[in-house]
Amino acid sequence: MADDGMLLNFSIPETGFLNKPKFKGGSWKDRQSAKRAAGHWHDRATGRLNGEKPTNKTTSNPNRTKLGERPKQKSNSPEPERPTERLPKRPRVSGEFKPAAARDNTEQEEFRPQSNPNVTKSTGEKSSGPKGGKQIISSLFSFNPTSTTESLPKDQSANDEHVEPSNAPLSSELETFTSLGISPSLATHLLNKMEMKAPTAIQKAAIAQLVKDDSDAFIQAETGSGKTLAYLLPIVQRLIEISANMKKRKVDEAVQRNSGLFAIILAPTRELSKQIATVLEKVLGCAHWLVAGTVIGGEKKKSEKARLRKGINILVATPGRLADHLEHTEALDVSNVRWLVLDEGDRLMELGFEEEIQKIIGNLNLRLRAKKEGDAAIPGLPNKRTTILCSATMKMDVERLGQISLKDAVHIRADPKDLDGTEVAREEGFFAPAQLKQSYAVVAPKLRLVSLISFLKRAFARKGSIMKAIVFFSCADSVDFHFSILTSELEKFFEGADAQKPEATDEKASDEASQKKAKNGKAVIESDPTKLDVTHTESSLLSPKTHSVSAYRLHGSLQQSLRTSTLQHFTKNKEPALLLATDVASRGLDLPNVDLVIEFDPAFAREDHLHRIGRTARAGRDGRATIFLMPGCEEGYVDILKSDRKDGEAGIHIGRQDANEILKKGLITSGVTKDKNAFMDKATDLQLAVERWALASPARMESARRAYQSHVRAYATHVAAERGYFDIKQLHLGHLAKAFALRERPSGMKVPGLRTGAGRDSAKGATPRMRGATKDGNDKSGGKAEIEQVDPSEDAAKMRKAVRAREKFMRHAGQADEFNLG
Ligand SMILES: Nc1ncnc2c1ncn2[C@@H]1O[C@H](COP(=O)(O)OP(=O)(O)OP(=O)(O)O)[C@@H](O)[C@H]1O
Repeated sequence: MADDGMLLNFSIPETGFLNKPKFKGGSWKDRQSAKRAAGHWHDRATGRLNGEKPTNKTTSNPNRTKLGERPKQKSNSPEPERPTERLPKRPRVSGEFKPAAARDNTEQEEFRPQSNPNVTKSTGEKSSGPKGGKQIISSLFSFNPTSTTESLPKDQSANDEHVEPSNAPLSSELETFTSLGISPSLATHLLNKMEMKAPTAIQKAAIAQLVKDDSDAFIQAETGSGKTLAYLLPIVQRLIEISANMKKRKVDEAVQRNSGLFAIILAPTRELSKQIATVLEKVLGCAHWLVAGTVIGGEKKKSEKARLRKGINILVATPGRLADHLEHTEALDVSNVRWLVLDEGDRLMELGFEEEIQKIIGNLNLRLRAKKEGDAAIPGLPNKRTTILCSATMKMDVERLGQISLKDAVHIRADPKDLDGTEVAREEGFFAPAQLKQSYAVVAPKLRLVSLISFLKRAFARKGSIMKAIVFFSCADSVDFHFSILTSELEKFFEGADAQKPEATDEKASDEASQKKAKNGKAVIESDPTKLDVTHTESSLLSPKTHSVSAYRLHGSLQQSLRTSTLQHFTKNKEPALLLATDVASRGLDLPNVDLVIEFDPAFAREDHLHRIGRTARAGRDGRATIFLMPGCEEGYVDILKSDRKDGEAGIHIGRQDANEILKKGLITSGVTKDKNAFMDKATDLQLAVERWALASPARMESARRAYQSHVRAYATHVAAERGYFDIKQLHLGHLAKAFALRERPSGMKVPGLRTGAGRDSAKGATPRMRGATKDGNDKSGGKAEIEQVDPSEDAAKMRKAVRAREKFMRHAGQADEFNLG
């Protein structure tokens, strides 16, 4: 064609003619897949898939890191690649906050489809993301449920008036151990060696009664009020007197180890038995001729038998093991037993020890009668046996235990007059110590994890303000998962950190990578949630620059020896320390210097709640307790917390905190910031770092999924009376998954060893049942308990029945309130 001199006045665009078409009509999904297909061909045409630099503005900055931004797309990043298209927005809810970092194209819930997010295109390296092709990265601050208690007063625990402690030693000079009938030598020993000057109110009541009277007794008093010494001191005093009498009469030598077994103390767990034995040993420091011993299992029966043969005067035992010895150990002569103590009576019943206790009592009665008919008893030894039942709570099952063990028992409680008038209201029932400052935190499910970390960061920020804290979880898997986060090197997973690189997948390399020498010379061991042998290490996440904070974990799936050594280490640690635990740590344990208890998962029943918070504010010391509740029906539980006193709201102040305050206090550490919402960015960064940390390792992802599933199942098992507050049907499973660092749909989760749930529906009916659990909280198989889950398709009635069956099973199988799931 001849050149006619005409110039065409348009230029060819850089990207060629293949501009992305706009799609209209059809469903959202259709438009989305059409866009994706077009994007694919568009990318091919522009050479992007061949490694050429993208020219399109949308992809020029793929490194948003805050929510709604793209993280730096390093070539070996574990983050799955995301599509570049702007996704359709969900309608904004009026008044909803949009964090600065999220004010571009990806607020609220993003569904990010991609063909296989487990393999990043650039490197082909594996990440541990959800199978099934979808990641849900939702904004932390959008679509959260609103609180129903927002207008109530905030936490005023800091400026609360001083409240007189209700479980402290009595302050009047007239109140001494000797005035109650304790010998001067024992009283001096208590003062000099155990720093105990005066009795507590319950000790005053119990000692006065038990040193002079042989009636059976039921001792009931609040946590941390010194019940252990309330029954130990009178027994030791009586034995000292018998011994002194024998010496005086010169009939015989004083009491010694082979004079016979005079007292048995039964406790529900090995931990508690050991603790009682330790206190007893200390008391016996002034009566060294009396010998104490334990039979609690966990060691060879042969060594226990040998100890029994050598002679023990006061025996601390778990019911199962004692019943066994009574049957099989000839050397165990119980004909001189004149005191039987059943400590933590309600727990003994919950753990299903009724049968063993009946057997033991039957045996003791038989031998006592035989002895009476036979040769003369030790001079001064009472003719009848005194049985003492000891419990902080007065549940139906304690009454039942009373029926089988006590006869014409005296009910021993603290005299209200000794309690400085806090008191009349406390006369009945079971209450928390008056000086304990309680609060509740209303935290939406998505914000739970970041709020917990923030809360702990704040608590441990200043050395000395909180020395020791305990966080309670509903299940062992959740303890493991949170322990591994708190002890991880999370800083590597924040925006811009080098270590967004996926970690070496082979075990040795990853072990080497995670075991580094810290500056202070202490080994920092990033805990692998699947390895149960690491139970304490430094928490770099919680340790401020000025001091280090150690994290510990404790639950029933750990081996007994590990549980014991962990508790010992935590007890002896003089530096700030945090214990993550299930209810295995809630009863009777006397851990020194615990300033703070956090119930991250509320207890399954109010009594358990009181035992948990009773780990702090002991023997007159101060303490704080905070329970995490989710907005909605859970907030109604505050009324139950307040009913801690008879006069309800008027009598008890429970401060309120919300997630925003917790995040601000915990995450904004550098004074004043102009941006009111800076804490949201910080929280988002933290959340994303945890999600990346989890995604970088299959073991962590599995741990997250297990923790999530076990948590949901445990949630379904609150006692019937409180299920209205903890209603599994109201639980937002998707939001909750975020608090377990999960980016996948609950329905798609597959956890080895657990049957696949069907998301929300399955959770409704989730009814775990454990097999192989023993009364000591261990799993017979040595591993973790097996779980049976009710089919999601079962109807509600069937599910409820299954929940009831589980409760019954737990009562009998010895796991009344702990889930060692998965
Ligand atoms: N008279 C006393 N003076 C000072 N401290 C005491 C006194 N009696 C007990 N204590 C201390 O009080 C703490 C709590 O005692 P103990 O464990 O016996 O309480 P408890 O009532 O059994 O609690 P729980 O119901 O939680 O088992 C212990 O640390 C103990 O040493």
